[in-house]
Amino acid sequence: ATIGVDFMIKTVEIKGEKVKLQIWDTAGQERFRSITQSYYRSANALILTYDITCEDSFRCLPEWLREIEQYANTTVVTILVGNKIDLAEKREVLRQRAEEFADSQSMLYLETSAKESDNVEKLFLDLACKLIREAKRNTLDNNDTAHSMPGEGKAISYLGCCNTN
Ligand SMILES: Nc1nc2c(ncn2[C@@H]2O[C@H](COP(=O)(O)OP(=O)(O)OP(=O)(O)O)[C@@H](O)[C@H]2O)c(=O)[nH]1
Repeated sequence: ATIGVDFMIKTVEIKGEKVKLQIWDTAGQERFRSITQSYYRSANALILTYDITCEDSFRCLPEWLREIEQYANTTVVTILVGNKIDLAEKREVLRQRAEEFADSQSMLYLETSAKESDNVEKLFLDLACKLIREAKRNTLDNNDTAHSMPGEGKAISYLGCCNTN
């Protein structure tokens, strides 16, 4: 189990542009909550991961979304990830149900297997692609609006260049 917060760097390349992602893996356990909450504010993106073989982990998502709403930046990009697809025979949460939930909360959705590295690269590519697009859009918007701060009050849209599924 993660103790507090773990850090790692991953670099991906999108259309010739290198994107360096600094990934903060925050502990899920309640006893670390006061530490992990302080990391939300400066995050550009959040990967919210549940276990497709565990209904309880899916039911906890609204609680995590409340945390995000309370502590994260309003412009944060959020991806919901259903992990452990290598254990398909033990699946408890149907993909469609998770997709509908993600959609209702304006989150991207992806299913992965960390064990078999299935869709993990795609997850980081989709995320980087989305972040580049948001950053470019904010730059353009800010050129138009002299007094706005970078990233301030910008709605997140999931339509556009990145095919996420
Ligand atoms: N079969 C399978 N097991 C996995 C997969 N990903 C993680 N696990 C296992 O699930 C368990 C929990 O994984 P963790 O990475 O510790 O989960 P976590 O939610 O990050 O836990 P915290 O760090 O405490 O927040 C471990 O036994 C992992 O080996 C996966 O894709 N497939």
